[in-house]
Amino acid sequence: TLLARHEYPTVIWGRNAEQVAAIDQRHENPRYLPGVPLTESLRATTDLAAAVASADLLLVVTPSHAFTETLHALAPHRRAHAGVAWATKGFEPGSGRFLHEVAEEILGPGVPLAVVTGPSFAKEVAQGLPTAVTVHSDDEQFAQTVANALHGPAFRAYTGNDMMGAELGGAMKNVLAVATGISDGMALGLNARAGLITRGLNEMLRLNVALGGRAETLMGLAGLGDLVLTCTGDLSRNRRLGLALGRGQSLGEAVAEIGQVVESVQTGDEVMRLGDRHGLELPISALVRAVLHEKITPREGLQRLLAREQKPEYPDGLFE
Ligand SMILES: NC(=O)C1=CN([C@@H]2O[C@H](COP(=O)(O)OP(=O)(O)OC[C@H]3O[C@@H](n4cnc5c(N)ncnc54)[C@H](O)[C@@H]3O)[C@@H](O)[C@H]2O)C=CC1
Ligand SMILES: O=C(CO)COP(=O)(O)O
Repeated sequence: TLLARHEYPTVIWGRNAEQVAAIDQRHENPRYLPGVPLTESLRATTDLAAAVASADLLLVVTPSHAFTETLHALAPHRRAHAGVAWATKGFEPGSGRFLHEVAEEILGPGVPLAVVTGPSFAKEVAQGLPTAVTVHSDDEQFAQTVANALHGPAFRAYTGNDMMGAELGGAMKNVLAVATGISDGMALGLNARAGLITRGLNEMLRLNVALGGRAETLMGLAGLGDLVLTCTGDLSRNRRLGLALGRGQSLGEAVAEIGQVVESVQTGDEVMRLGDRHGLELPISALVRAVLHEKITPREGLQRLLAREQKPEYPDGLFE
C-alpha cells in the first residue's frame, strides 16, 4: 500500500483467494489489517507467475519459514532486470543461513538483492504514520532504487551496504523482544526492561563482531531502532508472546492467541546455533530459547540471569 501510495503500479500476491479479493476490490485486508483502508490503486492476485512476470521490482514479505519456497516459486518468472528485495526478518529455518545467502543461491549471480529493515510496524505504515527504515544491498544503485520507491512524505528510507548486519539486527531483535515481554509480563519493572534492551543490544553487537560485521549497522535503524520498537511496542507479536509467557501462559496458547507469525519461535534456535558456532555466550537469547522450548520457567530464567558472575560491561576489543 505504501508503494501504491507513492504511485508505483503495485500488485500484491497472496495465496488466499478471499483475502486477495478483499484487498483488490474492497481495499481492505480484513484478516491482517482490519479497518485500515489500503491504497485504491493497489491490485491483488493469486497468480504468482503473472504478478512476477509483469514486475520491474520484487519485494518478498513472507515469513522466514516461507522465504526459500517463495524464491523458488518466483525465480522462473522473474524478468531478467528485476531485482529482489525482502522485508522478511529471520534466518532460513534448519540451516540457519542468512536470507541473502539463500537468495544468492536460488537466484544466481548478478541479480540485485536488498534487505529492507528497521522499526516499522505494518499497521502504522499502512495508516501513513511517520516511519524510518533502511535498505541494505551490495549493489549501491539497487539500494537507492528500492529506497526511492519506499521513500515518501511520511516514510524515510535510508541506504547502506551491510546486508548481513541488517539481517542480523532484524532477526535478533525478535528474540530479545520476547525477553523484555517476559520481564514486563512478570511485572519486573522499567529498570529491568532497560537493562534487558541494553544487554540485548550487547548480544547483537558481539555476535555481529564475531561474524565480521560492522557495529554501526546495529547501532542504527536495523539494530537499536528495531530493538527499541519491538521491545517496547505492544503491536509487536514477539513482545506479546513474551508478555503472555511472563504471565504464565503456555507457548501454544500464546501463539494461537496472537494468530500471526511470531518469528522468534524459529529464530531463537538459529541465533543460538550461530552463537555456539562462534563460541559466544548469549545469555538473554539462550534463556529466551529455553523458555520458548519450555525447558525452564520465566522465573527460573530470571534467577539464572541475576546469578551470573559480575563482569566488565564491554569485554576488551568489542568494537575493534
Ligand atoms: N508485521 C510487521 O510489522 C512487520 C513484519 N516484518 C516481517 O515480515 C515477515 C512477514 O510478517 P507479517 O506479514 O507481519 O506476518 P503475518 O503473520 O501477519 O502474515 C504472514 C503472511 O504470509 C503468508 N504466508 C505464510 N506462509 C506462506 C507461504 N508459504 N507462501 C506464501 N505466503 C505465505 C500468510 O498467508 C500471510 O498473508 C516476517 O518475517 C516479519 O518479521 C517486518 C517488518 C514489520
Ligand atoms: O519487525 C517488526 C517491526 O519492525 C514487527 O515486529 P513483530 O514481528 O514482533 O510484530
